[in-house]
Amino acid sequence: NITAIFSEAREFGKQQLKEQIQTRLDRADDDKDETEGSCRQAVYAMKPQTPSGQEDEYDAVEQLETLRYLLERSEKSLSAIRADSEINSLWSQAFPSCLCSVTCPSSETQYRTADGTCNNLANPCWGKSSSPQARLLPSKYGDDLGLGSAPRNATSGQTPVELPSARRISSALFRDFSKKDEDTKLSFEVMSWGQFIDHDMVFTPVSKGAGGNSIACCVAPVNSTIRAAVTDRVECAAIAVDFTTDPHFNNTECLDFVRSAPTTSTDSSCIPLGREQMNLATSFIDGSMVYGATAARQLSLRDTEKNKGLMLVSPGNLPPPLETPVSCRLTSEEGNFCLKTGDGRTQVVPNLANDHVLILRLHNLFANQLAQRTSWTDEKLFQEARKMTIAVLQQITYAEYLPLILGPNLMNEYKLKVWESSHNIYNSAINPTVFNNFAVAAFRFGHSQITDFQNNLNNYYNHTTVNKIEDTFLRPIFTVRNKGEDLDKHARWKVTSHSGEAGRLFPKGVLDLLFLDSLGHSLDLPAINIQRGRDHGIPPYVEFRGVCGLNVPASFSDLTNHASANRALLASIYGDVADIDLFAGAMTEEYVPGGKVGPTFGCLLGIQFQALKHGDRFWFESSNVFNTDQIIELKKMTLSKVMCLNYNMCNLQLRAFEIPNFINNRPTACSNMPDMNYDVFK
Ligand code: HEM
Ligand SMILES: [Ca+2]
Repeated sequence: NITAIFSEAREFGKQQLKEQIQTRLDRADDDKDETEGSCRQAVYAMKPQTPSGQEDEYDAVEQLETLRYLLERSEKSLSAIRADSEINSLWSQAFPSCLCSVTCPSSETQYRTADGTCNNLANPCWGKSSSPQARLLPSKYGDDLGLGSAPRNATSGQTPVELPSARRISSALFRDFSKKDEDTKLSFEVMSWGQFIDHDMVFTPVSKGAGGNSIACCVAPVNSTIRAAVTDRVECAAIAVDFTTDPHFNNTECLDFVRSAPTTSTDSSCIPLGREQMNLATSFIDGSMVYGATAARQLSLRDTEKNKGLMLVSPGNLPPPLETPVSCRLTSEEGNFCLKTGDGRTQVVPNLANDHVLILRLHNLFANQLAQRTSWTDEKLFQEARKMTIAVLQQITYAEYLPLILGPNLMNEYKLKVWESSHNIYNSAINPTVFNNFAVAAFRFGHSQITDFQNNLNNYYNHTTVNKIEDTFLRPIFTVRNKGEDLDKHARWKVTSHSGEAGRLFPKGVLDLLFLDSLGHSLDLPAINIQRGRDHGIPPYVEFRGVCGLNVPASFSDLTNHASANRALLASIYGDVADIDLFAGAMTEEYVPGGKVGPTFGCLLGIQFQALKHGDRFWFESSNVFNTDQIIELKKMTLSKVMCLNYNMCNLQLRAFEIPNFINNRPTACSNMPDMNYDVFK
């Protein structure tokens, strides 16, 4: 009797959720943000941006547990359950919020919403913030039912064994500081911009403890200083460390890792397929990391009093201070404060905060220019300046950044080139929602471009202040001191120094020393990337080769996009080619021609950036967004010009993503770079 089983399942789901909430309450003391090692979560897993953040998570827990019970008791398969009309109707009564309930205004809106809704008028939730990430391939988790209660954790062969630890893989594959090199051509700003626009497209929240605090997954037992994994918390998937052989960590068995908060995604059946992950950002490149991804956040960032369409600033033209600062690393220097922007991760490293300030200032520059020329309302000025700023973000990303990463062939293949295409770019059949594989693996390729430093170059371009990256993590003082006086110097350093060489090797600053705290605890970023892929149930590398139309290797010798040394390394780590994690397999491929990623990530990035362009009704080149005269003016806003306008640079090369040289990327006076004619925007 299905009705009876369903009501048992429903009770079971409620009970499981209750227990999970109770555990979080019981462990509240372990989870205080001030506790050692919890810094990472305190900032990276920002307290829910929306009040509903935690409710969505709880709803998903309840749904997944209900489904688990149904699967176990009804002896039906998931597809049979999903096709069962009786269960379907019981399900939608029990969980009514399963479908997109947004209704859009009847007349076509002129401006983007803050949360991305109604970009696609037929599918108003496509690309919106606080919705599930999309899947290119079905999930592959470690639990028997495949619903995601355990991360992918076992090999695929006849007799599965545990996959190698993410830290072990990282040490064996990504670590060789003696060989780690700089990119000969690309400037550090390439890395920085990648991080900045990543935060425009995706922010995956992790589960949180009671009161929104971070969950501690590594704790030293009584009578020991060696931290070990907490085993009885479902939110944890700590990374195992063998401290007897680890090249760096000699006093812990455990690197903290909280699982991404579960959510569920549904089609017309309403019954989920399994655990999914949330995106708190809007998928579109729409400056949500600057403007906020909800209407409330956006409003709280605006200065509506001056009637000029401005964003709020604090002295020095910096973002305003965050009301609830992240205290765990905020040192007590006078004038220190955390920056409030559209995204919670702004203070992670100085290079990121630097780009945030740049674009915030650009918005205010545009707003002031428009205010001088028109008698528009604050609202209209804000929206028009925002629209122009977003156009600049899209243009810099597609015209300047992506060609250096993907090379000319993929730019063509995925129709990513700007200024050449027709006006019919928008295709309402394309769903722009960010793919899980993109967020958790493909676009993290940029982590290999990080370097060990976050330096400043003085006004005369002749003296560099050296800051080791591990001293700057989560330390806004590097950005805000003396009203932001170092911003210009940091920007100069970013465009004149080299980024790391993309590929297999990572710098010590993030491989051993990520978020180093005063107790000496730190994390490993590429290991986290691998673990996060498993947490999200991302299928192995070889399966993505398949969707990309590349050869699907059946043995290590089939890894034709790998150099033989990398092939041998992978074979020494993984027993079977089918087990290789997506991040590990794709990061070690040889570059596509003219690019900085291999064919697998090239394809996954190509698919995503194509969807973000052709699935965006407000794409800056589309008809009805800007007219031809306006596009001609916007085209002048190269990253170099934007930096000139907002930082004191004097002169810099025309292509900021490439190291200056005197042959074809000469340092040029800012005044020699054409400025926009704002009159055409009246
Ligand atoms: C110094 C620079 C950077 C630092 C310290 C940093 C650090 C981090 C950390 C700690 C995470 C969260 C990891 C997790 O818990 O799963 C993360 C996520 C991510 N990073 Fe970076 N990162 C940097 C630069 C970059 C760059 C250059 C790119 C791309 C070009 C990038 C792309 C991403 C992406 C796509 C995510 C996933 C975001 C999400 O789903 O919420 N990062 N990064
Ligand atoms: Ca966005």
